[in-house]
Amino acid sequence: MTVHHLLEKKSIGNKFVAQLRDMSVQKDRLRFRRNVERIGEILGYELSKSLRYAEQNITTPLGKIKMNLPEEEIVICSILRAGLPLHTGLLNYFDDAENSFISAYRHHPNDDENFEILVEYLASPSLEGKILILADPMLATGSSFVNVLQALETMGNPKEIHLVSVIGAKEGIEYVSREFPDNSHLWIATIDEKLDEKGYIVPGLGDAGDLCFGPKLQH
Ligand SMILES: O=P(O)(O)OC[C@H]1O[C@H](OP(=O)(O)OP(=O)(O)O)[C@H](O)[C@@H]1O
Ligand SMILES: O=c1cc[nH]c(=O)[nH]1
Ligand SMILES: [Mg+2]
Repeated sequence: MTVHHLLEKKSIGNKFVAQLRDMSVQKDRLRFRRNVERIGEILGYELSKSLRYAEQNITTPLGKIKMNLPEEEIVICSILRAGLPLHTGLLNYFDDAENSFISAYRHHPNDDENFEILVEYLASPSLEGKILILADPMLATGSSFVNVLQALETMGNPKEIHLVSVIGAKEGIEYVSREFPDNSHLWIATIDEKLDEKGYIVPGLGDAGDLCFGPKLQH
C-alpha cells in the first residue's frame, strides 16, 4: 500500500484538521462536518492525480479543444456514521461516481475496553473492475477498514482500492497495509503516534461519529 500523507507539506488543510481537533471549536457540529467534507475534497483532488485520463473533444461556443478527462468507473463507499461528511466531500468532486454505504461499528458486549467490529448494513453496486474509494475519517486500530474489505468481497473484485481518511494511528496504518492488496493507496491528512487503552487515537480528536451527529447509546 502506498501512503500519501497530506499534511507532510504545510497547506490550508492544517487549519481544517486543527479545528477538528480543537476542543473549543469541534463542538460546532456544522463546522466539524464541513471541515471533514473539505478534507474529503482536498484528498479527492490529490487522489484524482493518480487516475487514468483520456482525451476527449470539447466544443465551446467559439471552437473545439481536446481535454484530458478521467476515464475510470469510481465507486465511493463510506463507513457509517462518520464516513458520511467525507463521502460528501469526495462526491463533490467525483460527482458521477457510484455509491456504497456500509455500517461498521464498535460493539462493546461486556465492558468499555473490549469491542468487536460489527458489519450489519451494506448497499452497494458491483465493484468488479472499478476504482473503489473507501472513506472513513478515523483509522484507529484499522479493524473497521479490514472488516469492511472482507464484507465487500461478495460485490466483485475492484481494480484498485483507495482508502481516504483524516487521522490515522501508526499501528492501524501498519495493519491495513498488511491486509489490503499491495497496489492499494491510503490518502490521509495526518498521522498520530498512538492509541489509548480504548482504541482511541491520541491526541486524535475524540469520537468523530459523535462530533458529526451527536452521542449514541452504547449497545
Ligand atoms: O480503526 P478502528 O479501530 O476500526 O476505528 C475507527 C472506526 O471507529 C469509528 O467508528 P465508530 O465505531 O465510533 O462508529 P460511528 O462512526 O457510528 O461513531 C470511526 O468512524 C471508524 O469507523
Ligand atoms: O480515535 C478514534 C477512534 C475510533 N473512532 C473515533 O471516532 N475516534
Ligand atoms: Mg464513533
